[in-house]
Order: sequence, then structure tokens, then C-alpha cells
Amino acid sequence: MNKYTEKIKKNSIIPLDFYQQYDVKKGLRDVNGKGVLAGLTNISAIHSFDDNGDPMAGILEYRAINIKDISEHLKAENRFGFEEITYLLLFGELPTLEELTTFTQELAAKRQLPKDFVRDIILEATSCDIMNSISRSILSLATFDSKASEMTLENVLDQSLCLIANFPLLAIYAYQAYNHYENGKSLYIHYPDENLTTAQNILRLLRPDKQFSDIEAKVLDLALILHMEHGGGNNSTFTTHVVTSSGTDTYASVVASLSSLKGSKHGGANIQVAKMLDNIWENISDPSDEAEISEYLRRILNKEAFDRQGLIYGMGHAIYSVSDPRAEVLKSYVKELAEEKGLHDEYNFYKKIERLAPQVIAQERNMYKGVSANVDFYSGFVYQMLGLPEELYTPLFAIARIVGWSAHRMEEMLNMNKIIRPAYESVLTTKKYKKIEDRNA
Ligand SMILES: CC(=O)SCCNC(=O)CCNC(=O)[C@H](O)C(C)(C)COP(=O)(O)OP(=O)(O)OC[C@H]1O[C@@H](n2cnc3c(N)ncnc32)[C@H](O)[C@@H]1OP(=O)(O)O
Ligand SMILES: O=C([O-])CC(=O)C(=O)O
Repeated sequence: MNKYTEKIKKNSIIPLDFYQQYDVKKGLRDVNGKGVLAGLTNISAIHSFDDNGDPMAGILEYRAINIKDISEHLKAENRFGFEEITYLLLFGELPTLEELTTFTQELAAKRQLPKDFVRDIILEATSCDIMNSISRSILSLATFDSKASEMTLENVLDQSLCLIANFPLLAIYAYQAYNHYENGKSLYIHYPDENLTTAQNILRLLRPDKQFSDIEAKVLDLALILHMEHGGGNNSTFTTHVVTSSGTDTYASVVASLSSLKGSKHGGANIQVAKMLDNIWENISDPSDEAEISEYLRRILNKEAFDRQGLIYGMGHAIYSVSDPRAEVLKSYVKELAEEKGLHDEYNFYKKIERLAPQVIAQERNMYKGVSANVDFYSGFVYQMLGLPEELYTPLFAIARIVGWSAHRMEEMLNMNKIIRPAYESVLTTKKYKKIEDRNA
């Protein structure tokens, strides 16, 4: 294999200065990190720089409503919000009580997989990679849909609602199958309850005894809301725009976005954070010694420790600098939960890494803006305290983000009608074809 990879490197690596010479926006970002403008959206807004261009505390608005406002209201009114915020993101306005009740019932009615789907598809081939299992199930669902490739707004909305309703089933059943066939644990396939919310059903499907507390379901509900949407430019939603612009079907589009989300620089970071924190804890002698922790973080950045990728997961963001508002909201819940569960040491350790990592990254990398904890930093800790298995951390992100993908798919369909096709400048020098006997070894 090595001889082939050497050839690939020899003939594929492009000199770094070419990118400057041709003014290529690496990562579709300019040198200051600002993204190339690729579209317009009405679905959400992200603010991270003030009018003078200086970094400011991040703000995220869903259909112009601040997510902090949403989460504070839901908490004060002690209500679930997943269904309501799904309505807001998809249809562009908050529902009345009557609209919300009807929509919640419609969603619950769609929470049903085709007959024998679990037996024939989900239990048939298991994997510890639940994101891949979900993708496989979604492509299989397409074969049950006689209008799979019809791209009318009505049909795409109907398909999107079916997928939003059934994502929890696809994820949890895939996990149960894996846990049974690969971990030797008992197999639990519970049916969802149409009178329960999305968050409640997730816990019901997962727990052997179907039991959960109200606070557990409310915290999960909030975590899902915070993950639902993040503009058109994040890697998985931009994928939705790209593949929708080619005219592909809803199932294929969602699978493409899932494939993006699972990457460890995007939604897949949440599982890496949990693994990284365990790894740091195991490899330092004194968790209160900040110099020792900083040194270990430096080794992670220098690819000498943990997964040797040179990343401190859960830190940094393409857009936010001072703070990611979702991480701040999650952190306030983490504090409460950790106190309740007696996990003070773990919470303090997370807080310490949250404070030290940006300092170490700033020392070791070129920074045009600061880094801070992103949404993936505390989400895994929340899920851990809810007793959710690591294999489901990134799928939980997907269960929420499919709402944003669906809204963006419909926005792309309604507004663009132009295939997305950026340019790649060729840096080749033309050569003549050589007869085989004339080629050197
Ligand atoms: C839901 C989400 O997708 S949130 C993001 C989840 N991802 C993670 O937590 C993975 C760790 N973080 C990262 O890899 C990065 O911060 C990203 C991919 C999220 C953003 O990267 P960028 O847009 O390049 O951020 P930014 O421009 O601020 O980074 C400046 C430099 O610091 C580096 N950097 C930023 N964050 C980190 C980090 N956590 N660990 C190591 N290096 C980092 C970048 O690679 C870049 O280095 P370079 O100049 O050598 O290319
Ligand atoms: O916006 C981004 O680049 C990544 C992100 O935080 C998200 O998708 O939630």
C-alpha cells in the first residue's frame, strides 16, 4: 500500500503558497476566518462580532428569537419545547396553543416505522457506529416511499416530518441492537407512547424499565433544542444546501448531512470530548495541578497524546470567539445536575479544562480570534449525567439537527433553483500520453 500512498502524495500535494497565489479561500473562509457569503437565510441568525468588527459574546436566534429567551421561558413555565421549536423553525412563527397541540399530535401519529422494519433492517446488521446505522435505515426507508424522489414542497415537508418523528426510534433501536448483539446485553425494543414528547420517548425507548424523571426529560429536551439549528454555513447544513441543489431526494440529502455531522470537527466532537476528558484524568497525577494539565493539553495539541489528531475537542468555533451561547446555557444546567448527582470533582475538572484549553491553544496556534468552549464541550457531560450511552451522543445531535436541515432544504428549494458549483483552478501542466513501453519504472 505504501508505494501507492507515496505516489498519491507525490502527485496530489499542492504547494501551500499556491493557495495564497490563487487567492483560494481555504475552508471557504478568508484570512480573518470570515466565511465566503454563500447564501441568505430566514431561519436563524448568529452574531459573534460587534459593529466595529470586534469579537463579542455569541448570540443565536431561531427565527429572530434569542435561544436564551426560549430556554428561560421554557424553564420558567416548566414546559417541554422540542415540538414547539420544531414548529417555529419549520414554519417561521411560534404556534398558538391550538396549533401546537395539533402539530404535536401529527408528529406523534407519524412516529411509526413500517411493519417488520426493526426486525428486517435494524436488527439485521448492527454497528457501534449508530450514525452509520441511522443512515442505513434512512436509505431503507426510502424504498418504502412510493414518492421518494418527488420534490414538491408538500411531499418534502411530509417526508421531513416523518423523519423528524422517527429519528429517535432509528437511533435508539440501532443502539439496543448493537448493545444486544455486540455487548451481550438484553434486547429492549419498546414502542413509543403517542402521549409523550420527543425527549420523554427517547428516555422511554432507551431505559429497560421505560422510567425517567421529569427533570431528566426536561434537561434532554433543552439540550435537543440547543442543537436544532445553526445557520446555513455549518458543515452538515451546507451539505443539505449542496445536495438539495442537485435535485436529490430527502432521504439521500439527510444521509449526506448525517455523514457530515458525525465528523469529529463537527457534531462528532461531543463523544471525543468525553473520551478526551477521561484520557486527561487518567494521565495526570494531580487533577488540581493546573501546570500539569496545561502541559498535557499542549501534548494533545502537538499530537503526542490522546488521539494524536492535534485537537482539543469541544473548544473553538468557526464563528464564535468569546462564547458559544449554547455552551453557556448547557453549562448552567450542568452545574445544577452535577450538584444533584454529587459530581463536583468532575464538574470542577471540566471547568478547569474550559479555562486552561483556550490559553494553551492561543499559545500554540495562529489565532485571529479567541477560542472558547463550544456546544459539544458540555453536551456529553449532560448526557453522561442522564445515564445516556456514549454511542448515542452524536445521534442525539442528529435527532435535533434534522429539524434545521429540513428547514434549510425547503428554503433552498424555494429560493435558489441553481446547482451549487464553486470553481477549482487547475494547477496542472499539460502532458502528452506516453506509450506503455516508453514509461520509466
Ligand atoms: C457543533 C460544532 O460543530 S462545534 C465545533 C465542534 N468541533 C470541535 O470541538 C473540534 C475542535 N475544534 C476545532 O477543530 C476547531 O475549533 C473548529 C474546526 C471547530 C473551527 O476551526 P477554525 O475555523 O479553523 O477555527 P479558528 O480559525 O478559530 O482556528 C484558528 C487556528 O486554531 C486552531 N484551533 C482552533 N480550535 C482548535 C482546537 N480546539 N484544537 C486545536 N486547534 C484548534 C485551528 O485549527 C486553526 O489553526 P491553523 O491556523 O493552523 O489552521
Ligand atoms: O456552525 C458551525 O460551524 C458548527 C456548529 O456550531 C453547529 O453546526 O452547530
